[in-house]
Amino acid sequence: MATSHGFLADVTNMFNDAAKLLSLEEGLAEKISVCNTTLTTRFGVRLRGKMHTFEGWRAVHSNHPSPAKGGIRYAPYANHEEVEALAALMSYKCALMDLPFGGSKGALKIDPSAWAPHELERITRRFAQELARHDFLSPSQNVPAPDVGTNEKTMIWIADEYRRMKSNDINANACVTGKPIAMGGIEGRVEATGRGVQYATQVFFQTPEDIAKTGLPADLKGRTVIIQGLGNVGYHAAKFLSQEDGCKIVAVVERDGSLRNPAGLDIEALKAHMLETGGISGFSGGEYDSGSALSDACDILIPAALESAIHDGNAHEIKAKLIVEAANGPITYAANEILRERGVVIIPDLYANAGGVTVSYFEWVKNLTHIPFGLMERRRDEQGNRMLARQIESMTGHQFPEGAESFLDGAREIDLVRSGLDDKMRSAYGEMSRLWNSSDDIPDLRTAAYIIAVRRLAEIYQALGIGG
Ligand SMILES: NC(=O)c1ccc[n+]([C@@H]2O[C@H](COP(=O)([O-])OP(=O)(O)OC[C@H]3O[C@@H](n4cnc5c(N)ncnc54)[C@H](O)[C@@H]3O)[C@@H](O)[C@H]2O)c1
Repeated sequence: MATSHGFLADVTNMFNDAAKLLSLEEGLAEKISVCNTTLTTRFGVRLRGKMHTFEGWRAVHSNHPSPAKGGIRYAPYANHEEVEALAALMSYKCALMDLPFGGSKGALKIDPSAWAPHELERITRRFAQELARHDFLSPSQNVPAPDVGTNEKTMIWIADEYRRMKSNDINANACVTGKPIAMGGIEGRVEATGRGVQYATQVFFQTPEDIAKTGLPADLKGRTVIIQGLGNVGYHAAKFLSQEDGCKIVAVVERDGSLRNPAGLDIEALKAHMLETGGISGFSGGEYDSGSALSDACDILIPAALESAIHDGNAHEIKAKLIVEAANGPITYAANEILRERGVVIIPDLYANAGGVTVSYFEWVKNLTHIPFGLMERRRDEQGNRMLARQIESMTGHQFPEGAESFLDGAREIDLVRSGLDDKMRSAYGEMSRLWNSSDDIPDLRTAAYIIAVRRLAEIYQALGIGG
């Protein structure tokens, strides 16, 4: 299994490659790249008749702007360095997507499958108390979301614990995103990261100068795809790309091996099999083996599991022409160089998996305004005009031309979320692509993404008087 060894150094190296192309004042690049604060907490929970000690972290890479935003991961391999690397990626991601958040990430060193739901609830509530007690959880300072090993349930336990602790905070529910709909969540958050991966892939295939660099046909329909990790992100990306864009998912790589089907795997059926059996082996709709299909022939490779999956030991063997980084940090710095030299185009994590935090932003705004999107829609009917369009405008910065709002008549919350996400993904891609194509000094989309992010962060630090 990939480890997080060197992950933080890889993120810093990628940052430095971009920062050196900008003329930043001395010391500012370092200030931006280092992690501000990391809380380490160890707490006890009495379970199964004995006291168990759990170790967790919450890193705030940057709290300019505030709140800091980023997921919480439950994994047995979680560690301090990994959390800081992931928090740094969150700062750059939010800056690239022009979201008003700093970057944060948290983790608990735990195998969630080893505990029953009621036990996980008690552990999570204790973790939430520790985070809140140290100001690493609050709607205005630090807002977690789901990541590997956590989900809507984890988020609502955290929100509920926080509400009990801060019963006079009317915005308490906005202390986490990714909540169930009935508890202040937003339609489309569960699918959002995979949906964003789909939109990122679509817009890439609609950009002729970029698609030309891969040598792939300009049509997304019929492209062969390999997905690593059929969890929340990988499953939704695979589902949407196969069902809506006509891609063929020719292989899935999971922790227990690989499944191949040259005619395309039935993703819904495979996911149902995984939920029932806990793995991909024994699925009748494909050929299983215990090895890895990561370097099989395909057009598009989507790593959606863990960091450092593609490293200098296997980067030479990758046959895909395009890699869409659905996971955070799935390609090491060394592998990135090898792939770039081999002409493989990479849509970087900062951008490709930003759908989750973008829709989290919509949820946070919805919680803070206390106005459900549907109510906005009715107000438009009563008061005349543009209420719904204004809400999208304020969320995304998109300006509707006069008259364009009429297509949103009768829009449901999910439509609003998807169109807002699509808009954000398109505008960020346009910026990255234009920059990449504007200069030979910018070797790839990743460097372009980092340049945009670092520039924005530098502006914030300079405006604050920190550096310049
Ligand atoms: N959930 C989100 O909204 C979100 C947002 C942005 C980025 N991400 C990133 O996407 C990645 C996946 O997150 P997720 O939320 O889908 O997690 P998840 O836990 O739902 O899914 C991870 C999947 O990867 C599989 N996996 C684990 N080890 C593997 C291995 N060695 N080889 C192949 N497969 C393996 C697991 O079995 C699981 O199916 C992570 O890097 C995460 O940080 C997630």
